[in-house]
Amino acid sequence: MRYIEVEPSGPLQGTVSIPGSKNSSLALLAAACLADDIVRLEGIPNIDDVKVIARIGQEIGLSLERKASGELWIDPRYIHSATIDPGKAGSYRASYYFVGALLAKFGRVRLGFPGGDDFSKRPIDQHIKAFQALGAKTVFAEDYYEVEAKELIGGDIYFDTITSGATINAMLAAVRAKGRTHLYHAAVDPEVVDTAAFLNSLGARIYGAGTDRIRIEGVPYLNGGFHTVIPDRLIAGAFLMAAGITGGTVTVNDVIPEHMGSCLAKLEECGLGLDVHENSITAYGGAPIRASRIRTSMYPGFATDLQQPMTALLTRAQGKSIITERVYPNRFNHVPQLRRMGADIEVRQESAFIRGGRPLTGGWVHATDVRAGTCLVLAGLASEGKTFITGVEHLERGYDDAIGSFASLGASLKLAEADQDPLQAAY
Ligand SMILES: CC(=O)N[C@H]1[C@@H](OP(=O)(O)OP(=O)(O)OC[C@H]2O[C@@H](n3ccc(=O)[nH]c3=O)[C@H](O)[C@@H]2O)O[C@H](CO)[C@@H](O)[C@@H]1O
Ligand SMILES: C=C(OP(=O)(O)O)C(=O)O
Repeated sequence: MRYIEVEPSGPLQGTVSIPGSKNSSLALLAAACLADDIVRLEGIPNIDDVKVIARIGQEIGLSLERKASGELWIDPRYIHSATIDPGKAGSYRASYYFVGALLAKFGRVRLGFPGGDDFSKRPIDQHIKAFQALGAKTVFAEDYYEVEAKELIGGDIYFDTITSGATINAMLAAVRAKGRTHLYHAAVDPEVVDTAAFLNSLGARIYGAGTDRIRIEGVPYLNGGFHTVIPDRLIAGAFLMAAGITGGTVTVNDVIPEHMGSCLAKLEECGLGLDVHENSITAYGGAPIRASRIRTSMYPGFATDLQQPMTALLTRAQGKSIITERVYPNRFNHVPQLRRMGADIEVRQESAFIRGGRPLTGGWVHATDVRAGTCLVLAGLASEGKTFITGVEHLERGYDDAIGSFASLGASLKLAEADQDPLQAAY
């Protein structure tokens, strides 16, 4: 059983370079299947979700090769199957993008239900609705679903809720559909814009990405090309919060500050000093952390993927904070772990009430998902005594080298291995 051992840290100091966005990378890798020639992607992180895509690729004839420069070369010309092993599809969330990406070329895609972080009900009804609007039929079996369309025909899609996943998936399906598609009530996330920019660079005709109304004119062919993935705004946000929780000074480099507006506004409200430049941000901790009220919402609101590290930060605030989770109302699996460390947090319905200032003590805790992992690392840095975090595989789904990056800022943490489940042994 692997775990991360985190020692209490003094103020973190230094600069960390932010890798490419996990969520954008997963969309771009699927989008590359739509091309008719080799695609080169720069900045794709070497995370476990990407490794699963490479394994799926081996089975369906999609080749992924990482060059010495770090670029990923993707050759979609020899894809021979649109049947994706349910186990692999179910080991990460964004496997659903293979439907949008392969449907036009193959007419039928079969894959397992999406996995990913298991913190809440995570429906795919809006994806299905979008495919149906383009003329597809879906069949659900016990451990897989199949989407079939002899021909995809453009149509009007009105999303019932704002979803980045379904917006991207509908865009993928519509790019090579016949005729014009309109997406209404579309998500405006940077990952949507990045995927559209990439596809347009290959010859797609997508207009309006980044607004809630997207128009796609279907094309019969996409070229190969080159694209650089956007930086991971969620990792960047967590490192800025690390400055706050340790009272240090952290600079995140290679970021797009415009993608982080709501996060930066909250950090300032909580008492962090910020220096924002064209592609770097420095956060200055050290001043007392102020309590805050946060409601997560879809972009450009405060991201649900940042509320876990933010919860850790607010345990250090003076006074009472409230975090209300509006995207995934039950996404509070990190809270029992923080309570185990001494935090005073109560969850009622979709809100966490945090009484800040109680000392945190280390011990064994479990990361139930990728952002819960970051939250516990931050809490561990601010604790008395060592913290041991199991569930490392969740962190590895989303972070290439979280330990190395924190260590480069002066944190003392390492990956370790125990013979038996230490959590079981400790309780
Ligand atoms: C791989 C990936 O990119 N994951 C991100 C993506 O997940 P994911 O693609 O699951 O999230 P969506 O943006 O689609 O979900 C947003 C909201 O829409 C709802 N919904 C979604 C689809 C659907 O068919 N029906 C429906 O009701 C969801 O329950 C949620 O309340 O966006 C989430 C919200 O920013 C992030 O937390 C995840 O990190
Ligand atoms: C929820 C997340 O990921 P996924 O959608 O891949 O489970 C996340 O990145 O926080």
